[in-house]
Amino acid sequence: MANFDSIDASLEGRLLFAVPKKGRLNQAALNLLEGADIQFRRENRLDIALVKNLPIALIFLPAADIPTFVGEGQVDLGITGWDQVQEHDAGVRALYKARRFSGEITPEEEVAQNGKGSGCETVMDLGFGGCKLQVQVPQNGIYKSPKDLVGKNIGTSFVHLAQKYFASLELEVDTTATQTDKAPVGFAGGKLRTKIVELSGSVEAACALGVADGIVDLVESGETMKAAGLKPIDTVVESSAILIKSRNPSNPELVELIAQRIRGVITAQKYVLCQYNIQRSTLAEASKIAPGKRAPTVTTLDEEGWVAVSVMVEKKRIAPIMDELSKIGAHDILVLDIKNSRD
Ligand SMILES: Nc1ncnc2c1ncn2[C@@H]1O[C@H](COP(=O)(O)OP(=O)(O)OP(=O)(O)O)[C@@H](O)[C@H]1O
Ligand SMILES: O=P(O)(O)OC[C@H]1O[C@H](OP(=O)(O)OP(=O)(O)O)[C@H](O)[C@@H]1O
Repeated sequence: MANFDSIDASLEGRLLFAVPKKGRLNQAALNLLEGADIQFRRENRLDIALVKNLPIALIFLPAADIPTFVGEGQVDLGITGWDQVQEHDAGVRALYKARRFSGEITPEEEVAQNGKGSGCETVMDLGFGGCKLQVQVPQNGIYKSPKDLVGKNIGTSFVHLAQKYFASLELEVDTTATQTDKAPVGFAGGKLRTKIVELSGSVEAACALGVADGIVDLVESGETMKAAGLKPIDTVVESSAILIKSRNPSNPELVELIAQRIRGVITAQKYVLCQYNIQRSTLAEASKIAPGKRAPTVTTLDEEGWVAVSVMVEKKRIAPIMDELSKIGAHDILVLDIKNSRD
């Protein structure tokens, strides 16, 4: 059993950084921390790890909870999915709407609260965890468009985004009433006709098991969806992993330092270094093919009329660029991995 008093004391003065404790974002987030030289040792089963070389404590949390901790300012920084931040934001707005309907806050207070947002600020896109939150229905079923699902049962883990999505769909479909504006979305007794069924996992099974007519769930390759006999009919949110910070982090300079280091790691992962030799007369043409991030580095070779060029190239474009460089007379083309970088 952890001693919470001593944990509390050891967190004193440290920047709190939330990291997904499991799931799709966990390993890529750990790789980023390693690349940014954030050194820590996580004790077995403990969800808090003190960083050895910086005044930071890592807090391992489910990706879905990270926007709440960061948004409320208990944690300074976090890695999570954009979808989770949007879900949190929709949840916070639904809560204010409910409070307004119960008379707890005025319409002006609701607008003011919404203006503040969920409290999470995006620092940067991390370039992994790409996926789409999609509305899905049985491949050979009767539902063809999202509007066909109005008034039906929808299974999802993203209840607030699903409520928001179907609330505006109902508004569109409904020519006579604007009930969703009069009642808090998703609130007991509210007027959302579509029933959002909250599921915490294996959402794809819901249609086959008769729990739902359609689902709202994440899709990347589409294999899970296909295997469950489902097809997408709309996209609610496109997502990827992001670094978020709270509105008033405890140590803004340290936040900036971490952001810079992570940016460097991402650039290093995205680019390779391409080196080649070419005749100076062809250099301008070669620079058009591979212009680099800023400009190629050119060094004179110990051979009349020849130069050596070193240039950063996006990893995904390297093969056709090598083909083209070779075609215009580049020789000894080498491609090297970049371990780290800084702008
Ligand atoms: N198939 C996927 N491909 C890429 N990214 C995904 C995929 N599924 C989920 N993600 C991203 O990872 C985040 C966490 O999803 P994940 O399913 O790993 O959650 P989890 O914390 O393991 O929770 P759960 O127990 O609900 O699975 C999602 O919010 C999304 O941003
Ligand atoms: O389009 P695909 O590449 O098949 O990926 C989609 C699946 O990935 C996620 O689940 P995950 O496998 O993380 O597990 P979970 O169902 O427990 O959340 C998501 O909820 C889908 O089920």
